[in-house]
Amino acid sequence: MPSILYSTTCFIKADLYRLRIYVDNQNTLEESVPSATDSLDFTATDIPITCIKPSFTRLHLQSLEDKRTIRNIPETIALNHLLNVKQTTSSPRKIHKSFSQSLQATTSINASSERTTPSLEQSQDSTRVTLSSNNSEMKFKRGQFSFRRLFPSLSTQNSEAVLLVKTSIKIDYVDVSNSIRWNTKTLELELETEELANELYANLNLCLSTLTQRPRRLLAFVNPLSGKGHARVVYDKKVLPIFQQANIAVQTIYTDRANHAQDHIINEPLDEYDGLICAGGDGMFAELCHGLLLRTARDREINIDDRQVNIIRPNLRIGIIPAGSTDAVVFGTTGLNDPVTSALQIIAGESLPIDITTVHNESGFVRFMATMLAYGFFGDIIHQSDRWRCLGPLRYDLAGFCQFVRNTSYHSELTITLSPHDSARMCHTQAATSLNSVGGTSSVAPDYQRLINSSSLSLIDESLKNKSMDTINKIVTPNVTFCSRNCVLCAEEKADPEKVHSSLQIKREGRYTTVNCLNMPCRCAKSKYGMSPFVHLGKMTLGKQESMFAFGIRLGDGTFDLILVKRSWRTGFLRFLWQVANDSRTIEDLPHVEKYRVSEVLIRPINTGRKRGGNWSCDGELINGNEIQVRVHRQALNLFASGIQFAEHQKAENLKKPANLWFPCFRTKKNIKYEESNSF
Ligand SMILES: Nc1ncnc2c1ncn2[C@@H]1O[C@H](COP(=O)(O)OP(=O)(O)OP(=O)(O)O)[C@@H](O)[C@H]1O
Repeated sequence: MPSILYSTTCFIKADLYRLRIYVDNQNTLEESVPSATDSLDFTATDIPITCIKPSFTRLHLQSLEDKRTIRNIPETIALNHLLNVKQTTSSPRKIHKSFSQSLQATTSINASSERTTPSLEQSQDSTRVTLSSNNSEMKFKRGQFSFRRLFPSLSTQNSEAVLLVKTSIKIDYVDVSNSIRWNTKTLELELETEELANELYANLNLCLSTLTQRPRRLLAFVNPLSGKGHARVVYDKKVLPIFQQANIAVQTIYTDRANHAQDHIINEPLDEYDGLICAGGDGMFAELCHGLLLRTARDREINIDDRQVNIIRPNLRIGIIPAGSTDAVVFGTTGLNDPVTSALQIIAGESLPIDITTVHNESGFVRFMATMLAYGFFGDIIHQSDRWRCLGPLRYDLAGFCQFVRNTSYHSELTITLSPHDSARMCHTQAATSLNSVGGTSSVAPDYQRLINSSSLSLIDESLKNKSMDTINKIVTPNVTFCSRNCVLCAEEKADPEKVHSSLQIKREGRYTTVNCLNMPCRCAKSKYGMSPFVHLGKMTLGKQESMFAFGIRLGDGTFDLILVKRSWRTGFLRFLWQVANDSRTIEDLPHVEKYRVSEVLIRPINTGRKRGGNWSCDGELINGNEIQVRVHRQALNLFASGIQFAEHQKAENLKKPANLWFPCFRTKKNIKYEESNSF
């Protein structure tokens, strides 16, 4: 049962509404609304601050009109979606319309008009001079008000003079009716008296002051050259006004060189900020990510060159305003690359802790990786396209085509540390095999059996062999859940001690066209689901997170996906590319593709003869190394993002449209239209 903190009546576009502020004790946003009979005679009072639970407090609007007109008024607004509350004067026309049209009372207001002493005041939102009543006792009954009768001389002679009664409350809020693409909206509430308006204004501001997860001061870096060079316009015209609307102070730095943002974050004081923002693409995000993580490592005196280093999560969160050419991080964390949605998620203080991987070569630390590390095909594309910068974004398609025609593969050896979950699956698979040999029913996937035979198993938990077949069947069920908003899997994965097993190492060796480590699905306009749709980001609900950390449990997925594409004919590789572009959910079913969920991998190219090795790319940047070690760090970075609402996305029309392909010659008009819509 929701607890109602405050209740009053008001007019919205001339319709009478009951407005309630309530705490949703059941923590169910949509279903749980106050019953209509609970508090119609509720006395409005000041809300005790201790009763406000910021995450569960909502505004509820209930129409009290018999004939309900469709006004596009939201039924519920979550407190953390309120941007701003203003108390304003009602314009004479509005007052006249709303107050005269509704109820038909007949009492005259002449008596009260005599007691009123009008005075001149500066209007709150404009420079014009308005006339106000300083008599706070003055009350209007609906249908009794007549502006002309109250001030006959002023109303006719001076059309600019208005009666300043601050009975109007303007609420700017985040419209999440389309839960994928957020927007801002304004609601104007007219209250019957100035006293009631004052009270509502004070109570709403009190509620707003409890939103501690909301940032108040931000430092923003804008790369004016990002994408097609529109980042500055997008930031100045679309994003900055929203921050101003929400009373968030933003210090903006327009970068004038590469690494400007990273150097600033490492060297300048950041104590006064609640978060960092970048307007740009994945390269700008990488700068902020590196700046913040390296600074934290330096402050905590951590040796980042140590391959077994455990990085520490910085206190500040990072928000990304998408304005780049790929925007894979934003696609992976919000579901689309819309600057307004991202700005609103920053303002709402949404939190998404993500896994970050460290990349080391034989000499020490190389980079942090947030999205994808590639050896071979995709690294070669980055290498080639860097030489063709003059061709603009077309260079990626062209380099991709050339690389496809070359169909190069590289001999490599990989030492793979499987995730605890997959280690368990492997161990159980082996346990199941031994059970099968004495007459049990088989639940072993042939692929896993093949893998076991070709692997050097370093550790096998003996106790696992005693598990029942039921448990085994449950565990070997493939993990094919999208990581979405409030992902249960991310919250539970490590919390369940049953699943925290010793890690299992396996070795793979062969000729691979491409070796890819994916820390995020890497959705973008070119890939509908991303190369690895089911990789988890490390998200959990804030409430759960707090309680788990209180018990000292480190949560999150803490794994990434390793996708190996063995050497094949061009048609085989084209099939792989086609699935990456259109539907990669079953990509591991392709005969030459292997996919593992891992916590660490060591990739060692074996260069035989005079042949040159392949290129490495990490988050779109070229890196060097004779061997590369990639190791995941659970929830090492906190982003301002909500995670993807998969159910909503799947409903969305865009999902049904085919995604674009890697090569422009395969594009259809439909695909181009889909790309323009920008949602995944
Ligand atoms: N003023 C600047 N001049 C030149 N380079 C810059 C400047 N500011 C930032 N950079 C660098 O430009 C690189 C690319 O920027 P960014 O990622 O924002 O755009 P993009 O490459 O178009 O987008 P995406 O990475 O999503 O494809 C970054 O690695 C960053 O270090």
